[in-house]
Amino acid sequence: MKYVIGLDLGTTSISTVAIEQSGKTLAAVNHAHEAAIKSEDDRVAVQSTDLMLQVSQKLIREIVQFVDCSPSAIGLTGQMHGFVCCDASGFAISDFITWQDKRVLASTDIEDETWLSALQKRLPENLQSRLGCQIRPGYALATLDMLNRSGQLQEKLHHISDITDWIGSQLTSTPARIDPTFAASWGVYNLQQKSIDQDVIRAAGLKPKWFPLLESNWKIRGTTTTQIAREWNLAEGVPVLTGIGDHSAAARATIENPENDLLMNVGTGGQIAWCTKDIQPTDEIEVRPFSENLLLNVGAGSTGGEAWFWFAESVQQWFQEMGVELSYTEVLERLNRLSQVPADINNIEPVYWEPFFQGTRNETSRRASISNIGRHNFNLSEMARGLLCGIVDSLYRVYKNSKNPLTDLKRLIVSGNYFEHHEWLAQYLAKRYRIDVVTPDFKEQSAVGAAMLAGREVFKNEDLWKHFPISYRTLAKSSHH
Ligand SMILES: Nc1ncnc2c1ncn2[C@@H]1O[C@H](COP(=O)(O)OP(=O)(O)O)[C@@H](O)[C@H]1O
Ligand SMILES: O=C(CO)[C@@H](O)[C@H](O)COP(=O)(O)O
Repeated sequence: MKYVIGLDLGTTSISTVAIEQSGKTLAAVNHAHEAAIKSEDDRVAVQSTDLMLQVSQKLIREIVQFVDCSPSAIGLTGQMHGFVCCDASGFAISDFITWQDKRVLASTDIEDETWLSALQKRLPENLQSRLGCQIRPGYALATLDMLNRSGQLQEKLHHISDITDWIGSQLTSTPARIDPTFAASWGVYNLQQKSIDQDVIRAAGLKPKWFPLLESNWKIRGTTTTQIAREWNLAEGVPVLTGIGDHSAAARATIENPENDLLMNVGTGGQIAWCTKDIQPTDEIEVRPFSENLLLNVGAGSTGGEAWFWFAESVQQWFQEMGVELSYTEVLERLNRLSQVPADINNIEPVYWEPFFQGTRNETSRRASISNIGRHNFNLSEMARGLLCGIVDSLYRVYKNSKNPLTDLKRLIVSGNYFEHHEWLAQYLAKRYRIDVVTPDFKEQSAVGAAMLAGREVFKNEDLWKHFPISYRTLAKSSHH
């Protein structure tokens, strides 16, 4: 049997999918990796590269054992913006510094200056139009600059790698690579010239040699080594592709009609995205590379599924303060059930949340607010429901407020594990925004996107892999028809 694997190194979990040459999904597995390393400094967000590697190995071993033969290729995807510092042999000399790291917002020795504001002053004025985005907290360019200027980089730093590149280099023992989607998320990809923007890197005061070679078209970056083959239950010489950013992978796997499809993806983070031909970034919307002819407009960095976990943790703490010990899982599952009670069942007014409790990328000091509290809706089910709706509302609002919405919007595609756990939100979205809501008929959309790239490369002669068919499940119909 011939099949490909997609491996997704997410912020919370790692997923793998196995797709047969015929297009059939053989398996899809998702595991929390628990790689986050606790720090006293709230701004630090780092993960253990060892744990990422171990959980990936475990999942791949499991999937290969399940299918009972080695795959024809492995495609990689994962969380964007972050990086690992590596020495010349590709060995990790730092933890994986993630997109959620906010150390660049700390003050320098100069009054009213943060590492980020100092960097922003040094960068070219037309930055947003050349990169499609501004440099935000968590973007590699900013974090690396902060580490450099605060003397935290090691002498032996040779290059930085995104998380898929680091895993890819471990599997194949090959030099570092980066694709356009990761390079864009680092804040170093020039959209107009389709190349790494060396001027931006120099203006920041960083060394261009620290950045990997750009691989524009997700080719095979190397093949599995003898040692990896033995340890990971793989054959020797399995092709491994250059990685693609998780949001871009999900978009490639789920957008079928670029003129009609609006995509809302919610995992740890959340994004609203649609295709466009022109580069018109705003403070709320980034323009990211997508395909040969199209770009992706993306509203990201305001809120996401993480807010739900935060709420469950808070509720658990309230009970603790009242002397009641409940496990986190118990609280989470209870809240999941409570939130599903329809808001209008007793004509109860909804609670409105603006779930920006951690600030947004754009407005880092913004905070959350809850409004419309009356006598009858100040209870946990309405709070929970209001938060879940608030997360999707704030993403949809970015689209609604954009200057270049789709002229022929036909449906909203929802994807990501958030919707797996709160499928009723589709009814809410359909009613509120008068739009049909569909979801792809497969789980782990980012991993599938990576597997599609792998299949395209190794099953070259098969039409199926040139235009991988996407099937959808209708979750809710607009009442507008
Ligand atoms: N047991 C659960 N109950 C409710 N929501 C969950 C549960 N597990 C995951 N989620 C939702 O899914 C999100 C994580 O999605 P996932 O796709 O795994 O993220 P990532 O790709 O960033 O690792 C969480 O932030 C949460 O909103
Ligand atoms: O959103 C997630 C995971 O859910 C991250 O892994 C993303 O990679 C962060 O990127 P954007 O929110 O900027 O798309």
